[in-house]
Amino acid sequence: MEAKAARKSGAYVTFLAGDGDYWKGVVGLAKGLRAVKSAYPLVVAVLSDVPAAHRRSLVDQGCVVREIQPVLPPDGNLTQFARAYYVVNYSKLRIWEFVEYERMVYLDADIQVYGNIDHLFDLDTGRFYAVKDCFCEKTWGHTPQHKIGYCQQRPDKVAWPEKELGPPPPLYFNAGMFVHEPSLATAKDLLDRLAVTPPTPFAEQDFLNMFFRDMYEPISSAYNLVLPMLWRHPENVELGEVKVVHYCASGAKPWRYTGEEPNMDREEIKMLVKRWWDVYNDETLDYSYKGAPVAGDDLDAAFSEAAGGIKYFPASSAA
Ligand SMILES: O=c1ccn([C@@H]2O[C@H](COP(=O)(O)OP(=O)(O)O)[C@@H](O)[C@H]2O)c(=O)[nH]1
Ligand SMILES: OC[C@H]1O[C@H](O[C@@H]2[C@@H](O)[C@H](O)[C@@H](O)[C@H](O)[C@@H]2O)[C@H](O)[C@@H](O)[C@H]1O
Ligand SMILES: [Mn+2]
Repeated sequence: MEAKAARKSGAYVTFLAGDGDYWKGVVGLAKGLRAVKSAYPLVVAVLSDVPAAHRRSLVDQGCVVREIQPVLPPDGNLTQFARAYYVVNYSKLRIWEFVEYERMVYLDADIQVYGNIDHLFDLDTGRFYAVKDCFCEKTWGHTPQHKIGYCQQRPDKVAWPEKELGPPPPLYFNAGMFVHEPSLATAKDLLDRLAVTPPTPFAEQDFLNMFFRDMYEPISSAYNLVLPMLWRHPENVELGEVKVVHYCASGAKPWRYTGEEPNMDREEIKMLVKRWWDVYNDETLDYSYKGAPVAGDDLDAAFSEAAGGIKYFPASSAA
């Protein structure tokens, strides 16, 4: 199906922090979006600790690199996150300040797109679109739903005990992929609300679920296959229809995959990791492969901006 021309102001956006190897995820994502002929650019929100060499690799792949200020939760016991580094993920909230775009589709750097999803930019405005998460991994061990074996993916399997625990938890989305509308007013509301919200185990994902609870609109898991679904709810997965794969399970990051962690020896996982590498290594998907950069698309100028030459700190980010 021919990709439709891009709306004047839509973009995919991802987030990159630190000097580790997540930049490879961003390069893979940039090439994957090219492989499915997406009509939209990929913006990368980077923290200041992302090295120049990594930023250069992203610019060389046609990414628009924007440096952002970090966002930290209010002082609290910062060690209580499901994974220690989750505290860095609060900085994802800066993407609401990218108001040069009227619509953005956020994708984690450990996500790959295998089918064109540009039509998400045309969804009705005023709703927050994302895919329901799964509560079955042990990272959810701290929650009542995990303790009783309840999961929103299969609410019929273990019924929620309303009498003992009151109403079931509201629908909860995975924050590795979502469709949003940048707005300085929303960005300010997010930061103001965060300032009075104690940190929780799933960091900004918990916070976004609280903030957008009344606007949340679940969309098909084809747009964000959270890998644990393969062994927790295989009946809910039609792999042939999956457009977006989220390599979020422990040991699933393709660029550091060893196959040793639990479930990582599954045939589907091996196939999806190979598929990620096939895109990453495909030179015909390199931005430069199309010959010289598009006229006026000066890589050096773009790089000097990406390297912090032009900092992206709109007035609202005084917080
Ligand atoms: O050291 C890090 C950790 C996280 N991230 C970014 O934060 C996102 C969320 O972290 P991760 O995907 O590891 O969380 P998971 O989805 O596995 O819970 C990543 O995809 C990256 O975009 C990053 O850039 N550097
Ligand atoms: O900072 C919190 C993170 O929480 C989410 O990851 C979790 C969640 O998906 C669990 O359900 C899985 O069990 C777990 O493996 C996975 O790490 C988002 O993917 C990520 O972008 C980020 O928001
Ligand atoms: Mn992720």
